Amino acid sequence: MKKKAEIRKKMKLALKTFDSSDKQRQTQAIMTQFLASDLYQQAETIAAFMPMSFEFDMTGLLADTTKRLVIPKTLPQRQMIFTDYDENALFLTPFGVRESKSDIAVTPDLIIVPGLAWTADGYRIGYGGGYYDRYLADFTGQTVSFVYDFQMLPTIERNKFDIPVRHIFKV
Ligand SMILES: Nc1nc2c(c(=O)[nH]1)N(C=O)[C@@H](CNc1ccc(C(=O)N[C@@H](CCC(=O)O)C(=O)O)cc1)CN2
Ligand SMILES: Nc1ncnc2c1ncn2[C@@H]1O[C@H](COP(=O)(O)OP(=O)(O)OP(=O)(O)O)[C@@H](O)[C@H]1O
Repeated sequence: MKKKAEIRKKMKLALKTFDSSDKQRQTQAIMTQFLASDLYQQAETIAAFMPMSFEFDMTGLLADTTKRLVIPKTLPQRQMIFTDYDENALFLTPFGVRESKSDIAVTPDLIIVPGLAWTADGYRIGYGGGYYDRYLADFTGQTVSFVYDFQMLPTIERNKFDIPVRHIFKV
């Protein structure tokens, strides 16, 4: 089993060099599946994330006026809240992701969880901040991840804080 740091490095490179037409094809197939799912249809408030250039791009979802969309906002001590998405009230964090100016925490009923690699049972390697694992520790709603084919791994090293995502969308 490869060490987490090694997998992070390898997956970031794979994402940055992912063929753009294949990326577009997989992104569209996954978004179509998600939009047709009961999970999406039953959710009223959805937590998306503002992607870095190489991450899964779900910004199409942010234009969805039938749902309340919220995005992550990082706080000290590696805490995170979700705040309403307002394209006119964003700022760029030092780590290169846009966050809301608002500090009002909103609890979503479905969270789209970012990451670099996953197993079929939903275990995940993220960027190493532990933000999502901390948040998910007391979250009782639905969780999903959107995963490109090469991001699926047979096994992932686990620690006691790791919380698997409940549903994986992939091609
Ligand atoms: N688009 C997007 N937004 C997201 C996440 C994500 O994965 N993707 N997050 C998912 O968690 C949270 C932010 N995660 C972060 C993870 C690491 C670092 C960071 O500062 N990393 C340092 C190195 C690590 C360290 O200092 O220990 C760095 O990059 O220099 C910042 C934010 C919330 N927003
Ligand atoms: N619920 C928690 N309480 C305290 N510490 C936690 C919790 N969840 C994660 N951590 C700590 O956060 C650090 C990063 O965790 P891990 O390596 O699992 O990150 P990750 O899953 O890649 O990141 P993320 O959740 O941000 O996507 C580890 O030191 C871990 O022990």
